[in-house]
Amino acid sequence: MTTDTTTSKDRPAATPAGETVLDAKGVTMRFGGLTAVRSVDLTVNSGEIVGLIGPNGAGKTTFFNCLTGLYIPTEGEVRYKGKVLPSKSFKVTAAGVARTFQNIRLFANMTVLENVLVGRHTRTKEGLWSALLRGPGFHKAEAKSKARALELLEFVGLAEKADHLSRNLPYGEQRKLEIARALASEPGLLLLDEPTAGMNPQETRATEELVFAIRDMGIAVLVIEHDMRFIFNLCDRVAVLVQGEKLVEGDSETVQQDDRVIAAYLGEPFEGAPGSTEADATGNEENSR
Ligand SMILES: Nc1ncnc2c1ncn2[C@@H]1O[C@H](COP(=O)(O)OP(=O)(O)OP(=O)(O)O)[C@@H](O)[C@H]1O
Repeated sequence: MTTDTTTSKDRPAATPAGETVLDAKGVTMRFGGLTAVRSVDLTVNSGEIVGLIGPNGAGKTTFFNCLTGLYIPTEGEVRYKGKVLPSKSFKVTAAGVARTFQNIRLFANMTVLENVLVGRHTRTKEGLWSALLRGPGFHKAEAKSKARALELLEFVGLAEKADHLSRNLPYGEQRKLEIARALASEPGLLLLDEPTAGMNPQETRATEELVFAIRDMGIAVLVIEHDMRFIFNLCDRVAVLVQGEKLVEGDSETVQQDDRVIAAYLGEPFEGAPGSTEADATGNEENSR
């Protein structure tokens, strides 16, 4: 992996340090009677790596889907660099927010390089006629995209496998390829959904280094992960979701020392647990009958 951070005029300028990149306010997502995410506020600032953790079913992926236009939140607002994000995922990507998925979504029968080139489509300006006529503008743009895609493959350590079919890559490398494809859209914010799922400890450590290098390129990162060592090593700030609500937010030390977080993971009751008021209310109602 290299940490080449060469800039190009096509890439968005890095956001000034400390500026709010993502600002989610009061995000709520209901599916019928189920509230998967309840009034969650979260910010990510430039230069930050923020972790989103929580037990299974806590609403982490649903929250990601609300941030990236896959779901339109029932309530709340999501801003990227001050502007409300559009409600279509390709427009969110074009605005500067890229993501990877919990279940890898590569084009299995395309090469590694082609997969990254697909990720560049929001950044190529060549129109339909140019592509059909294959004029000089098209060839120039194509060469530029290819050069950038190869640069990104070098960055994630897959340059030598550019011509391999993506389906033939080992699992850990497929996850890296997903990251390279997301980076190809030149985001200012990268959302990673369980980037180390299925990786061995060595691959997980390498992914940690990769995420640090992405942050050093000027891209803010929001990451969902169940591997706590990975999260606490990596993140400047960690938010904990429990039953769709944000229970705690703070630096790694604060979160690790919070007994409520441990109780939530163990499924043990604790005072003020999300959903407990409703449970109490139901219980009281029953008791009063
Ligand atoms: N499209 C949907 N329709 C109905 N319910 C959904 C939908 N998507 C998610 N849910 C429900 O919302 C809740 C939160 O799910 P979500 O996948 O966001 O949790 P998570 O924290 O990402 O879990 P995990 O760590 O297991 O991936 C769960 O109860 C889930 O069953």
